Amino acid sequence: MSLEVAGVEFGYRRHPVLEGIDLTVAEGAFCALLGPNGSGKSTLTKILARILRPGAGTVRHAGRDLLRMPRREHARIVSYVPQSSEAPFELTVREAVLLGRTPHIGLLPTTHDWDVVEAAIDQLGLADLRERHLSELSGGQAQRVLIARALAQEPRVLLLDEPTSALDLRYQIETLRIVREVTRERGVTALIAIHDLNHAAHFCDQAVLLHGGRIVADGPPAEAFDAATLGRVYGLEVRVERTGDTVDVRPAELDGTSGADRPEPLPRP
Ligand SMILES: Nc1ncnc2c1ncn2[C@@H]1O[C@H](COP(=O)(O)OP(=O)(O)OP(=O)(O)O)[C@@H](O)[C@H]1O
Repeated sequence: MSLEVAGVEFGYRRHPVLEGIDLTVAEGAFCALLGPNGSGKSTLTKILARILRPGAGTVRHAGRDLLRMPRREHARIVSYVPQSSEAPFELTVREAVLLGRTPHIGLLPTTHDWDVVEAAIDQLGLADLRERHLSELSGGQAQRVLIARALAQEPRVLLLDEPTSALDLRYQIETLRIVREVTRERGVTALIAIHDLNHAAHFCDQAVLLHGGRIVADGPPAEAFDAATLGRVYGLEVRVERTGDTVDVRPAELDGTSGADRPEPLPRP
């Protein structure tokens, strides 16, 4: 039941943004999409969420064409946490999370639907806020509501576009831990666009590095994070330290070793 992206191309008004994207994420794997600003992470996530339609290529889950199946069916398989919310502000937290059940609900939500909603609210630490209106939440609290909504959808594929950008350190780590648990315990395949290389290395099984709309590295973080490649992609000298399976990435400037081998920036394809 892996997610398979093959030959995906996309451009905004003919300006190419993604080219030749081939990517496989195994069932139950947690995959980080990394790369500099503008490298195409959000665009790829939006294609998988069917917000954008690629000019070429296929996206399959368990062999089925995700881009051509009926939308309701797609919504039972894929849930998506956008960078920011478009949810109506007059909704309460419970009502907003219940929206995640839409692809599963017949006429009215059942007891099971409400149980799933309450579990997602508890999981994201929102129990005390469940009757609050979205307009009364902080940015980070609202971001946690979006994640709870996506979990309440009970997807097979969970897509997250920089979901931790507004979260404080505790909730950044908790969110990543929750997503990892969901992949481990429910076999959900998760893809997260994220900037923090060390968080990706710690929590994710697979790291995919984008540069100028192409994949330049793909593998377990300890293999994909190579100082020369990262340095060229980000245009910044970095140090990569490996200890067993763990890997730690630091800008050289922070440990006082900057200037030893300044990288040539990677030309945009
Ligand atoms: N609506 C749009 N119209 C035209 N160009 C766009 C649009 N959205 C994004 N782009 C361009 O597409 C490219 C990829 O953008 P995308 O948002 O996918 O990058 P990203 O890797 O997610 O960046 P970030 O880390 O800043 O979120 C960029 O060059 C961006 O300027």
